[in-house]
Amino acid sequence: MNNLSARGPAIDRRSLLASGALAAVAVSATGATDAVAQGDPEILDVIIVGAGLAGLTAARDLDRAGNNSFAVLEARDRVGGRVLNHRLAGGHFSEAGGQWIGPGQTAIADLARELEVETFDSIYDGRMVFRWGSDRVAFESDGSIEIEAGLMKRLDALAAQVPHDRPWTAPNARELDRMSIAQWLARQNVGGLDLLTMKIASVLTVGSGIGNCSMLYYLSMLNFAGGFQRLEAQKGGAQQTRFVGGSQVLADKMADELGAKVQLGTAVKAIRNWDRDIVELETTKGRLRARRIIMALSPPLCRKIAFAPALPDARRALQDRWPAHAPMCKSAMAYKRPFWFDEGYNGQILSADGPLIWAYDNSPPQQEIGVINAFLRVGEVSPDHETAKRQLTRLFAESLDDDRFLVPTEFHLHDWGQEEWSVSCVSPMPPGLLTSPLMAALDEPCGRLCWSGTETGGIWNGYMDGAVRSGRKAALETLQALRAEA
Ligand SMILES: Cc1cc2nc3c(=O)[nH]c(=O)nc-3n(C[C@H](O)[C@H](O)[C@H](O)COP(=O)(O)OP(=O)(O)OC[C@H]3O[C@@H](n4cnc5c(N)ncnc54)[C@H](O)[C@@H]3O)c2cc1C
Repeated sequence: MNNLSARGPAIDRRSLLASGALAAVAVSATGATDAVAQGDPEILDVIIVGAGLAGLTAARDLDRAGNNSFAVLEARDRVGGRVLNHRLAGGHFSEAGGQWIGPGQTAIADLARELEVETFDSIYDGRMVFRWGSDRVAFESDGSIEIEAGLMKRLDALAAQVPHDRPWTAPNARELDRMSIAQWLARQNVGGLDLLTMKIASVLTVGSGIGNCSMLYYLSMLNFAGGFQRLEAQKGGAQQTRFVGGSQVLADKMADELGAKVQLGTAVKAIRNWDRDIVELETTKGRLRARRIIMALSPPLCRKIAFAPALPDARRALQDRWPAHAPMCKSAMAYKRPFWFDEGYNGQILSADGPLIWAYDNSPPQQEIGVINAFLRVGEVSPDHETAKRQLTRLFAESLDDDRFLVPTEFHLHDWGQEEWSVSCVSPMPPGLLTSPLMAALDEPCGRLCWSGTETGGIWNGYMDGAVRSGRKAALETLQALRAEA
């Protein structure tokens, strides 16, 4: 695994907070500082589990609403969860996790504006290369995704009938949910280049092959995006816009605002009495108590927490069935400058096989250095850092006809499948789950527990935007519940 620098300048302060004694002190919102250490925890209004975008947004909203009796508990020694910046030389960044936003993602765009984080568009105009086996072809791209016009029309028309927040109410919902994307495409006689494009799009968008994801789920995504191009493309789509400083800067800025309320290195191991007025949390740093808990993490990660009493059957079954595998691996290759633009290339390579799925330009906005990021096929790319670097530089050099690719200044590799606290990038919902009665348990509160995290976003779920929406909703519902009790 590579040498990741996860945090900005505040890392020293936050590392200090993560260091045990101070973390126990930090929970106090009102000044009774060492209560946790003495085994007599102060009762907070709210504890938020998880300092990803959802948890931090929820915390920020509580704070802005005037409530300062809360803490955010984060298992890792950094904030951001599935957003993570690789720090490159010269103070540049490249994202190992979530990075783009696009039209319609208003919640995350608003958050960026509030935090004064600027955005810029990806560069996608130019020649790109498509490769399969030892063959390759270069073609001009404008950032849209080419599939046969009739197929796109059929997908968009079907998606328009699938309400993203209630996909199970769509006409033929059960039939579409029983079917994988692959089965639907086969019924439409889709083959050749269109099938290849759909296979690659599926891996990148839903994080799995077309055989593993429900067609109804994919249609619900097309529905919230507003059509195929809006979901899959760069130009005018969900892969269009980036954040200056890398996406983790959003999480870092929120954490900086929240200061000592965010406790790093504090994994929640058990939650007791969630059905009573005061809930007790056992963490790796001691016990805490609160009136309300916001669970800002993905459903399968909740399985690591021991709940007493046990969660309702439907919630447990949902957590068990929720996709929990993260076969996504991303790399960043840095160069002195983005020389590929000189030759008219946009830096993109799409590959039907081998270690590479999709390489794309990820240079900083002023292009002081050149960066090519890539999504990789786990299992095909060597887990050894140096071997993987050689594999990829050769591939880039061969695909774009330029030996300068062989000598990068830096290389980072990040395999999300190796992460303890992120079991999936996005959720490739398997056929049958979306129309099962278990889905009602996704955001149905259990006693004092409010379920949050991008999976509960309602729109753009699976995306950073969904995470922000889910955090806002959880904060609002929790504040309302506290007020009702007062
Ligand atoms: C490779 C990759 C590429 C992506 N690309 C994009 C993209 O381009 N655009 C986009 O919009 N989205 C993208 N996403 C998805 C996006 O990053 C996520 O949807 C979003 O960041 C999820 O935020 P969250 O707060 O809901 O969950 P998370 O980020 O998963 O946060 C949950 C937090 O809870 C913590 N936690 C877990 N268990 C415990 C515990 N027991 N105790 C305490 N803390 C715990 C975790 O450490 C984590 O920090 C991508 C994701 C990946 C991995």
